[in-house]
Amino acid sequence: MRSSMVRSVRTALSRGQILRRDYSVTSGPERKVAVLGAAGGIGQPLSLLMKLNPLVSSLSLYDIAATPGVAADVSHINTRSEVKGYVGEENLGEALKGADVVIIPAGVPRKPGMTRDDLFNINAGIVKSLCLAIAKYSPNAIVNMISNPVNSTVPIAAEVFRKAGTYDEKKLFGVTTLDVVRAKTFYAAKANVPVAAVNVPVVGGHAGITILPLFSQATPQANLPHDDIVALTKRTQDGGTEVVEAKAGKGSATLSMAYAGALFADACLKGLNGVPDVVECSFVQSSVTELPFFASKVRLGKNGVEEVYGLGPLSDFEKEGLEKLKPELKSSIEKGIKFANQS
Ligand SMILES: NC(=O)c1ccc[n+]([C@@H]2O[C@H](COP(=O)([O-])OP(=O)(O)OC[C@H]3O[C@@H](n4cnc5c(N)ncnc54)[C@H](O)[C@@H]3O)[C@@H](O)[C@H]2O)c1
Ligand SMILES: O=C(O)C[C@H](O)C(=O)O
Repeated sequence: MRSSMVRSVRTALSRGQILRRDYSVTSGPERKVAVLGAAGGIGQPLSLLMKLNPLVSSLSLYDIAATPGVAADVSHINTRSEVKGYVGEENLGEALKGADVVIIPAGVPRKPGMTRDDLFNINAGIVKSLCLAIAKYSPNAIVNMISNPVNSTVPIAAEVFRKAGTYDEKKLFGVTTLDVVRAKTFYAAKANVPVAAVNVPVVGGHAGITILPLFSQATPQANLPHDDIVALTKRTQDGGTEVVEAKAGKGSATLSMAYAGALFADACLKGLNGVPDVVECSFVQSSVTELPFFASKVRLGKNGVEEVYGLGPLSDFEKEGLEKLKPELKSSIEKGIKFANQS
């Protein structure tokens, strides 16, 4: 039986019949995902990765320019989702209608020497206008905010939604998955453990010292010397800057971010579809600390956030990091709230 199967596969191969791999199409309910900023450095590979995701049935790609080309290109991939491209503000409503998940990588990236907060003046306005449209056209969607500075853009989104009467704190997420991706990679290399087996929670926010990896909770636990933990923490906090400097004026992380954004959106879709025990770190409305928004582990479900987990036991070094990050994170959150309310 087995040998005849092997024979028929060999025959098919020799005839050149097995040339393609079909992605799964038996993948759950209809789900529409919209990517806003889909023609950008993150937007394009993220659109590709969402096209490969069998949980997506409809993929809506929006940008202020160049989306028809990106959509035409991605749409030729033989996977489940139907792809539509939308360009220009007059088509934003159509792009958003019926979306279950909206991912926002729209906005300018850093150049060497800039902080994420230096992007505020341009990106705050972009995020605000996109969130006004989300409130109008897809008020029930889960929103994944990638645009920087995340520590401020998430509070801006919350205020815009609050003012529009559509705010659901369970459905707004700052995407901090790239910090977790980096912490796992750097830890695995230093601890000499298989990266696929590694888990590291990263809490706080998404800028410099507000990024706090909790290596004391990393698994598998390697009991690394304190100096190594200090160096790993700094590298994780400066991971974005490492890429910005290496790209030397040509933007910031796009490929690793697309991977991280696709992972997080996939987790949101799994949660919506009722898959149990989907847990990711994300910057959400929180009562874990005295700050109104904070990144920590959250359990995702049919309503978005089902549970925000506490920080767990921290090392003295992490406790110190936590106290140090609070003033900066507080002021970035307040800056976002103030912007949304005064403009
Ligand atoms: N959260 C994270 O971990 C993380 C990681 C990397 C980058 N980022 C941030 O993501 C953002 C995008 O980075 P990028 O490298 O893709 O930049 P990019 O310049 O390559 O692409 C941005 C895209 O946004 C589009 N855009 C601008 N205004 C828009 C609007 N009003 N509506 C829709 N689209 C609009 C542009 O046309 C462009 O295609 C930056 O703010 C960057 O700092 C966040
Ligand atoms: O560093 C940046 O400006 C982009 C992003 O926030 C990152 O962490 O790579």
